[in-house]
Amino acid sequence: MSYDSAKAAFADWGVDAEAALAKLAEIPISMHCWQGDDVVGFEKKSGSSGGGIQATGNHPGRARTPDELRADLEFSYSMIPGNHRLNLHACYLDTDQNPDRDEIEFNHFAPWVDWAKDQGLGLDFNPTFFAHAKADDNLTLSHPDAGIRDFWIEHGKRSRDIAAQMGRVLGSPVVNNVWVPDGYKDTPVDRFAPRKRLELSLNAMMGMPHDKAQMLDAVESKLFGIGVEACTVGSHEFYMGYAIRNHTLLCLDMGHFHPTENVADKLTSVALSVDEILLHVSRPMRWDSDHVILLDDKIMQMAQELVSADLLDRTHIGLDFFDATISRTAAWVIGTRNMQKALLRALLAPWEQLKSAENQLNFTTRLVVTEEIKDLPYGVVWEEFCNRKSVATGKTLADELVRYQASVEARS
Ligand SMILES: C[C@H](O)[C@H](O)[C@@H](O)C(=O)CO
Ligand SMILES: [Mn+2]
Repeated sequence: MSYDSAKAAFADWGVDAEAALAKLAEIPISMHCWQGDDVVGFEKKSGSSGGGIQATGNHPGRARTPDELRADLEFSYSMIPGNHRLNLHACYLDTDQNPDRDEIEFNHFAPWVDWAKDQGLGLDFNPTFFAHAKADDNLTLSHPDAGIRDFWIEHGKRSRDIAAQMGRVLGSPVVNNVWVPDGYKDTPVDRFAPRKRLELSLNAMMGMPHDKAQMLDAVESKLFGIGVEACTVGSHEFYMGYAIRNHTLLCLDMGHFHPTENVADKLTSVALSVDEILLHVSRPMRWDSDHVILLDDKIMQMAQELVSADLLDRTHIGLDFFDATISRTAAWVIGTRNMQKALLRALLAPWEQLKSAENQLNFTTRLVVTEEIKDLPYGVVWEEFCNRKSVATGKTLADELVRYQASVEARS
C-alpha cells in the first residue's frame, strides 16, 4: 500500500496522518547509556551493578570504553528516526582521573558534552548510588551512619551541579533523576526512621535552587529489588509525596510496580499533582524490571495516555532496560523504535470521536472504533516517517543491525 492510500484510510476516520508525523518528529526519547555496557560504567574501581539491579548475559560486543560506547550510540541513533537525547549515569565519566563519587566535577564529563553538542543530542543525568563500597549495605541516603549519608549527599549535590552545567552548555534542561537502592532484605522493625533520613538527605542534596531552564530534579520510586525484598525506603508513596511537596518531577518506572498494576493508569492521576513527569519505559518480567520494551499492550497504553490526556509537553520519556544476552545496539534500536511506534499509533487514533462516544456513554461505538482501527495501515505511515528521516526499515534494518554487531564482536 502507498503512503497516500494509507493517509486516505486514516482520513476516513478523521485522522490527519501528516499532523501525526509532524508531532512524532518533535518527541525526543532519552536513550539510556547503560544498555550499552550492562550497567558497568567507566570508573577505575567500579564493581558489579549492585543495588538489586543486574544485567545478565555475556553476548559479545559490550562497550568497554567511552569511545566504544559513543561509537555504538552513534550507530544506534542513525537507525532511529528523529532527534533524541542520551541519559548518562554519573559512573560513566570520561577522564584519566579517578575521582570518588563525592569528588566528581563537570570536567569529568566534558567529552560527553562536547560529543552531545556535536551530535545535536540533549543530555539527561543520574547520580549513581550503587556499585560502590559505601552502598554495600543497600543503604545510602537513608543510612543510619551520618558519614555515609553525607558522602552520598555530596555526590548528589555534585551531580545536580554537573547536570545544570550540561544544560547550560547544551541549551536544553537536563533531567537529573535520583534513584537510590535503599531498602531491607527482611522485615524492618522501623520503617519510619529510614524514610525520615531519606527525606532529610534529599532536602540537603536539593537545597540549592537551579534554573529550571538548565536542570530539572526528578525522583524515582521502586517496589522492591533483589536483596531489598521486604522494604524499599523510597517507595511510590514516599516519592509521590516528596515530588508534590518539593515541586520535583516524579519518575514512573514501568518496572517498579506490582506486575498487575497498570502504570499507564497512573499518569493522569499523578499529572493532577505534579507539573512534570519522567517516564522510565521498561518491561518487567517476574523479578526483573528491565527487559527490552516490545510494541505490546502496556507500551501502547502508555502512549495512548500521553496523547489522549495531552501530557506529551510535560512528560520526559526515558527508557530503562538492559539485556546482555542480545546485541546491545539492537536492543537500543528496537526498544526506542517501539516507543516511537507506540506514540505514532496513539497519534493516529480518532480521539475526538472516541471521547465523544465515551461522554455519551456510547460504549458500543467506543468498542467498535477501538477494535476497527486496529486494522489501519500503521506500518505504512511508520515506513514513510523512516524514509523521510533517511532511516532503514524491515530487512534493511535487520541486516544493518547484524552487520554492526559483527563489527564489534571481537571486543572481549
Ligand atoms: C541504572 C538506573 O539508574 C536504574 O535502572 C534505575 O533507574 C532503576 O530503575 C533501578 O531499578
Ligand atoms: Mn528506572
